[in-house]
Amino acid sequence: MTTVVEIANLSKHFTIRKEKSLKERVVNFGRSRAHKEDFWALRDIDVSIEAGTTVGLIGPNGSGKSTLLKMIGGILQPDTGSVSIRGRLAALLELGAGFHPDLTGRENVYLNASILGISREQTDKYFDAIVDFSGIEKFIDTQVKFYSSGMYVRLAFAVAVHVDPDILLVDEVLAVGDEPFQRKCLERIRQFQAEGRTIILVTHGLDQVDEFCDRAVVLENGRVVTDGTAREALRTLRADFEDARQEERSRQQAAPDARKELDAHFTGIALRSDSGAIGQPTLAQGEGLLVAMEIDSPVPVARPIIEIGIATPLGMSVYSTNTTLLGVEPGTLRPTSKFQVHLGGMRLGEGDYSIQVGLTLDDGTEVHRVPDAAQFSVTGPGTSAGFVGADAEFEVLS
Ligand SMILES: Nc1ncnc2c1ncn2[C@@H]1O[C@H](COP(=O)(O)OP(=O)(O)OP(=O)(O)O)[C@@H](O)[C@H]1O
Repeated sequence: MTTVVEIANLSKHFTIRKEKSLKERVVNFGRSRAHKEDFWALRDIDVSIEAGTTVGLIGPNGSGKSTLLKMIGGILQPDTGSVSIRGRLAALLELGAGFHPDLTGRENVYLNASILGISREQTDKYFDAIVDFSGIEKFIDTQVKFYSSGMYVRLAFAVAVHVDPDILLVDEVLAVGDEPFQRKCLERIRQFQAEGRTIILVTHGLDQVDEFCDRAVVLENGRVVTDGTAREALRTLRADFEDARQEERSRQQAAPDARKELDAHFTGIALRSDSGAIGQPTLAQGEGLLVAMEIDSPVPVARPIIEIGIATPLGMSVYSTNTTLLGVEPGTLRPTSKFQVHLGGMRLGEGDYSIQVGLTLDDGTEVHRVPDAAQFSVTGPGTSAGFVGADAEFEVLS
C-alpha cells in the first residue's frame, strides 16, 4: 500500500503569554504584566497514513488534534520532525481559514482554488457545481464577512470537494452546517471513500468515527495513546473519559466535608448465560443473562439505587433499568453487598454488547458508574443486522 501521509517524530510547541495576577505584579513590581510559558502541543508523533483509508483523529479538548491536522495541511511548521505528503491535498480547517473576509464568495472560490493549485479555467468549469453544492447561490456575490458560520462551511466544503483532492482534511467545522448539509457532506465523504481517496477527520462525534473511519488515532496531551481500529480507539477514549471523571470525583471527595457514602463502588461484575457460559459469554438469540454485582461501601448507605444497562460497542444504550423502576428495594449497603439481576426474554440483534452499571443515592447523587463493566456477544443465523432481533418471514405476494 502507498503511504500518502508520513508523520515522523513530529513535535510542536507554543509559547503562551499569561497575564500575571495582581499579587504577582506587586511582587515583581516594575516588570512586565505578562510572563511566558512554553508548552508542547504535540510530542513525538509518528503516524503513517495509507492511500484510500479514512482516519479519525480523536481525543479530549486541547489534546492537539487540530494542531496535528494543521501541520498535515502545512499551515503550521513543526519544531522537530517532519510531515511528507503525496498527492493533492484539500483542507477544511478552522472556520474561515483560507477565505478573505473582504472578498465575495465568488472571489473566494477562485482564490481558494488557486491556492490549491487549480487554474482559473479549471475553476470556471467547476464553479457552477461548487455554488450548487454549497446551496448559497443568493449570497455568492456578498462579502464573506457577512456570512454565517454555516454559510462559510458550505462554501469551503463545496470548494474542497470539487478540486479533485487525493487527500481531504476535515476539522470539526462540519458540525456547524445544518442537518441536511451535514448529511450531504457525509454522503460526499462516502463517495470519496469509494473513489479511493484518503480522508483525515477530526471529530468529537464518536459514532461518526465508527461509521466512517477504518482507523482512529487517539491523542491525549499531545501524544498518541492509541492507534488502531475505530473500536479499539473508542474504547480507550471512553475509558479515559471515565477515569478523568472518577479522578474529578476523588478530588471532590478529598475535600474535608466529603460524604463517606460517596466512596461506595462496584468491585466486581460477573456474567452467566442461561446455558451456563461465563466470562464473556456468547448468547444464542433470545437466551437470558444473569449479571452478578458486588459493591463495597465503607459506611452503611440506605436506599441505594442500582442501575444496569446494555450498550453497543460504541456506548449507545440499547436497554437500561434500575431498582426503582423495577420496584425493588436493595436494602442498606454493607461493607460488601452482593446483588444479581436476570435479564430474560431479550431480543438483541447479533453482535457485541457491554454491560453498564451505576450506583446512585436516593437524593439523585451519582456515586459510581462503570460504562464497560463486562462484555457479551449474541450469535444467530446471520440473517439480520442491527440491535434488535425479529422472526422475519418474507413472502412474495405477486
Ligand atoms: N496558536 C497557538 N498558540 C498557543 N497555543 C495554541 C495555539 N494553537 C493551539 N494551542 C494550544 O495547543 C493545545 C492543542 O490545541 P488543539 O486546538 O490542537 O486541540 P484540539 O485537540 O483540537 O482541541 P479541541 O477538541 O478543543 O478542538 C491547546 O492547549 C491549545 O490551547
